[in-house]
Amino acid sequence: MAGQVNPDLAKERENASFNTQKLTNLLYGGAEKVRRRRYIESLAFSDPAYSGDEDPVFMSREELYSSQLKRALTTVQRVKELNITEEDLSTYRNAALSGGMPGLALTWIAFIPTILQQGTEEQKQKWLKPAQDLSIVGAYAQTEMGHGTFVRGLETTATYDPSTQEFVIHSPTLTSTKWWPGGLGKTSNYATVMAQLYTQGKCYGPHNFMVQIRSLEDHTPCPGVTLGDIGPKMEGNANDNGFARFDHVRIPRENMLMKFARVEPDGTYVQPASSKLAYSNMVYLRGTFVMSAAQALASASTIAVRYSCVRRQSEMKPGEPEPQILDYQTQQYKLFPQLAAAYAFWFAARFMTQQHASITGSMEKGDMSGLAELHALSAGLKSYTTAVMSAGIDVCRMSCGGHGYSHASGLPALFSTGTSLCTAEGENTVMMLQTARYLVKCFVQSQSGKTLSGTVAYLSAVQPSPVSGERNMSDLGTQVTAFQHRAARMVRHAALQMQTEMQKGKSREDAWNSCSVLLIKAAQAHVHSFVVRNFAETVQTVEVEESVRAVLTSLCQLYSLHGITEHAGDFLMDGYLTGRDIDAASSLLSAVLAQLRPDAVALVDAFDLHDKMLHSVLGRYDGRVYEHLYQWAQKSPLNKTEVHESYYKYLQPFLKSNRAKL
Ligand SMILES: CCCCCCCCCCCCCCCCCCCCCC(=O)SCCNC(=O)CCNC(=O)[C@H](O)C(C)(C)COP(=O)(O)OP(=O)(O)OC[C@H]1O[C@@H](n2cnc3c(N)ncnc32)[C@H](O)[C@@H]1OP(=O)(O)O
Ligand SMILES: Cc1cc2nc3c(=O)[nH]c(=O)nc-3n(C[C@H](O)[C@H](O)[C@H](O)COP(=O)(O)OP(=O)(O)OC[C@H]3O[C@@H](n4cnc5c(N)ncnc54)[C@H](O)[C@@H]3O)c2cc1C
Repeated sequence: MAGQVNPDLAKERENASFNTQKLTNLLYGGAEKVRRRRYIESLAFSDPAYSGDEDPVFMSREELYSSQLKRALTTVQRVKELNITEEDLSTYRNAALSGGMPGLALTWIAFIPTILQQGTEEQKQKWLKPAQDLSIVGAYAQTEMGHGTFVRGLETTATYDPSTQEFVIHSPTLTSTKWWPGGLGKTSNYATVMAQLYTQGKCYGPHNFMVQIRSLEDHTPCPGVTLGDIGPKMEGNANDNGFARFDHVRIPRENMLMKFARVEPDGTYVQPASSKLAYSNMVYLRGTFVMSAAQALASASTIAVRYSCVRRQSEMKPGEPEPQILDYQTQQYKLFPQLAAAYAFWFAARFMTQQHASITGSMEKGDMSGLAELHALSAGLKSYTTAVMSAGIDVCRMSCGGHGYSHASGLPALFSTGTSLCTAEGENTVMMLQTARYLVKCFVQSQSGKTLSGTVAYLSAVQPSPVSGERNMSDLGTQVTAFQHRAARMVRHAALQMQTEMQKGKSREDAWNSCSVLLIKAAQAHVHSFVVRNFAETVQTVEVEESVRAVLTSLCQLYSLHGITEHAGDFLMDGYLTGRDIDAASSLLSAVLAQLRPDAVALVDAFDLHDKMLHSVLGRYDGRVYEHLYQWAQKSPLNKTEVHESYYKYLQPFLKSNRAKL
């Protein structure tokens, strides 16, 4: 019946052990913030300018590009009309553009942050306002056809000419063609271009330059610039990821982003405090991916958990009604770890944001001591959370059976969008190796007696020797220590293995490569341990009602026990945990699955993701899946006519000629 909530879902909500709203308040930083967020979202959801477009999955690439561009421009207009503040901006934009990210959005995601991170005060004055008002539209053009990961290997050159006080931007080879930047293909008229800086005959490595690429009058490419779209991708096809080639394009000296490094009018190069400051915008963006990973996994678990309460299948006990599929323990084992990881990553993202603000604050004052840790933490967390998210969304998809494979579920698009975060902004393996590099360095320092601090402090505190005796595996403190022990042992093992390889005569680089699988695993264990510890500390210290703390504690237990049982070998390796401990962890895990079962729907509801953000027939808040599945299928372009034109073109003549032969 219209308007009613599916009775199974309604019952789940009635039976929850805690107040969903209180948990939502905790996630979003307070009741007022939740109210504000909902209000801002409602402005977009109720705006007729954003409704009316058909479902993006039924659109062609060109329709998708145009419709999302139109939407994005509408948001700019509405932001002014509605006086949307800086604080509410991303909430409003996400709600208005939830059907897919247009190329224009890279101005907000990457172009403006690069000006902010890399520009001098003067440069910010010059470009920020036009970029914010969209009188210029920008891309972040770093990756080339031949190099993405290895930034030092980029081939585009920026050669300083002191006679005119200009840089000459040039693409010397085919592989130096800028390839991938979002919004570069058709939308942008400016780009920050990463290029090898040459001055006074010397190369100083990659630096950022502001380059106008299209006419502000008619949008045609500027002289010497060749531009285009790189073609359709797995997802994100509203975005015109593009290519660019530069043929000796001249830009003023002032267009080098000079917050850190500088080139004087006579061509003298002035060193930055660290050459890696040219990468600060990447560090910032990676940090933001942790929250994107949490939100994507929250969306997938919301869809799959709600659907698993609506869906009834098979027979558990002969003669009894078919059970909700969430009552199968195996279904809980698939979904609850994804749900728990979404919470864990949400809290990790919060930590990341605070760390970024605090360390960059110190760096502004000239203290560069936190730079290495910030880089290692953001690279590792980005890599770990996006990898778990990508795999987790697919688990959620498969847990929805056949309907999960349909675009109606929203899960295929969520997966193919989410998985791009494993590659973009630093490929995950490479990022994890950066974290490993930092960990090995810290390990060596701790060996020589240095006390470590921050997220690696435990490396010097944890004893490598096995601890004997019975453990209470349900204790969060015990679990956290076990994770730290595992990480410390693996870091130590990888570092010592490297030393052994070098003692056998290998160069440091060869030893690194031959140990890189160990190194990756050690770095993953480190990040995993950090996420568990941060989750445990959050649930133990946060000010919240006891019923909410209780359910979060179970969720944290689940996240950590799941990690221990899935990686049992790592914990058993040196006898730190025993077979009995692992058995105890497995039994506890089964008990926690059952304990969380009645709260599963309330836990996903607490993410407070509106149906218009989820884009999922299966994940609807009202659970009225079947009638909407039927309605959704009616929109398939193949259903526009009763008999498709291909019948007359191909099938009818074929059938006729076949029949004639009979
Ligand atoms: C609300 C709910 C909703 C529902 C939710 C639904 C949600 C849906 C979810 C989906 C949301 C959709 C959103 C889509 C957004 C897409 C946007 C896409 C944007 C993508 C943009 C891009 O994709 S843009 C290109 C990025 N491209 C890279 O990212 C290159 C990586 N490559 C490097 O980054 C360097 O190449 C690499 C490797 C470091 C080596 O750099 P290198 O060779 O220079 O350095 P070395 O390795 O030699 O290291 C030498 C020493 O430098 C140290 N060091 C290195 N880096 C450092 C640094 N940054 N800071 C400090 N230190 C650093 C290192 O630690 C060493 O330190 P030491 O010597 O002390 O050990
Ligand atoms: C959706 C999307 C949006 C993007 N948007 C932008 C953008 O706006 N601007 C922009 O400039 N770029 C953008 N990119 C490009 C992106 O940043 C790069 O694709 C990414 O940095 C990876 O580089 P690559 O493609 O060269 O991969 P490669 O480095 O060629 O990686 C291929 C494989 O080689 C391995 N590998 C490479 N180096 C090492 C190593 N040192 N050790 C071990 N293994 C290694 C990797 O792990 C990987 O398995 C985007 C990409 C995507 C997918």
